Amino acid sequence: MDKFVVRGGNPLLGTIKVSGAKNSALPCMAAAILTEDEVILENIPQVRDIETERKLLASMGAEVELGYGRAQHRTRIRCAVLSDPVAKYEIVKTMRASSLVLGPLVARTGIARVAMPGGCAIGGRPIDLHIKGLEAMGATITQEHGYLEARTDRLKGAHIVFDKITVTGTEDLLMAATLAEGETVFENCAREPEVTDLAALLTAMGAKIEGAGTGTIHVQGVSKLHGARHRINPDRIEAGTFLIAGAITGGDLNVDCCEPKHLGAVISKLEQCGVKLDVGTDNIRVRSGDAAGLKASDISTEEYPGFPTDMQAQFMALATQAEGTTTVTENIFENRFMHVQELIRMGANITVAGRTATVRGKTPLQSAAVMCSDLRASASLVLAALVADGETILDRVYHLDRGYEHFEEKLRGVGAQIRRMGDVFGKK
Ligand SMILES: CC(=O)N[C@H]1[C@@H](OP(=O)(O)OP(=O)(O)OC[C@H]2O[C@@H](n3ccc(=O)[nH]c3=O)[C@H](O)[C@@H]2O)O[C@H](CO)[C@@H](O)[C@@H]1O
Ligand SMILES: C=C(OP(=O)(O)O)C(=O)O
Repeated sequence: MDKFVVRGGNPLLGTIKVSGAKNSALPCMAAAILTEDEVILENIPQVRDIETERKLLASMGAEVELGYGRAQHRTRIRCAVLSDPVAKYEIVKTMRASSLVLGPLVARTGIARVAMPGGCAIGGRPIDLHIKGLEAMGATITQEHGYLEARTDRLKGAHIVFDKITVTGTEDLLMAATLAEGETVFENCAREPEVTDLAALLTAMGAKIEGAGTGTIHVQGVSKLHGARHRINPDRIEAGTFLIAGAITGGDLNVDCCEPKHLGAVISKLEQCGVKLDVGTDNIRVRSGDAAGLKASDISTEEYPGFPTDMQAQFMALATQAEGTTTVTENIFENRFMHVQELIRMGANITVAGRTATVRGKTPLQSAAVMCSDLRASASLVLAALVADGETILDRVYHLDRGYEHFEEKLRGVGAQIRRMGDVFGKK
């Protein structure tokens, strides 16, 4: 099992490039199920979840080529025949986003069997809203031996009000609605840029969608979709993680190839913490110069455009280095504080009561052996290790490999002392 060894103390200097967003790429790959034609996606990140999705689609009979010719970040998918419309547990268990194939599969083939995703480190993560929505569109759903089976002759348009805002729930049902008969109106939708990115691909495939990126989406179903080519948005969470890496190390870092418009809440919070940012059209320069100037500022996670839950753990690492008391309230997932105990092992002063963590700073961090528990918790521990005194060893970095492309190589390129020990990702 791979580990990272990180020696703290270096300010990060130079330019670091942001990859495509895994959370856009995953639904866009699933959208290829909706057509017999070829879908070409550009700016696909080379991360483990994308390889898992490739396996998932291939196991159903799709032809999927990840990176071809010299275009390492391009993917070609053709779902001409879906001989086995089943998402098997062996694949689903390693990636929560597998539930994204449920809607497109039942819409295209009239039948889908998808293994129920289990709970994960950050919370229970039910998919009841996906099921409820598909039932409202006329699908019959049964559950047996850990699998959901959805069947329909053809989905029908419906009026669906989400009880709770759900990102992949909005994406899953949006895909299903594109091939349904008649109009579907969704209310209380997720407004995340990843939903808008997916809607742009679906529109390029011939879908009739209005309102993506707002709380209400209208879809006029069509009988067939065609192939398309689409470029995936930059990863706003990777970009935010690098901004914090620059700020926490007192560096001068140009975070390039990002979309600052998607980072409003993160930018404004970092500025409230005293971080100096120069925001360009597709880059942000973080110029802290002196990490000693960081001040505490509270965060509370919310759906987009609020402060993202996927940046909470990384922000907590920064809060350990800010002067004063920071409260961090996690409103989206019930158990997303797994990084706290590990940060405490490194010398942080953090207490947790219910959904709120209180961080008292600034505390010097020391190296330790720590354990990654989920994707963003892993990033938080790397950030802490970059300013810790001595050599930190992070175990279970396979969590991080799910969603960050060549993380250690990118950080090394701007002066971090970080190396991987164990089997090299992708060569096992
Ligand atoms: C692949 C992907 O895009 N993952 C992102 C997506 O996850 P994901 O789409 O799984 O997260 P959701 O937006 O669905 O979850 C939000 C909340 O709704 C609850 N819920 C969700 C669905 C449902 O059927 N029933 C239900 O109760 C969840 O338990 C959670 O408390 O959005 C999250 C919230 O921004 C991010 O942290 C994840 O990185
Ligand atoms: C929680 C995340 O991903 P997933 O929904 O795939 O678990 C994430 O990207 O931070």
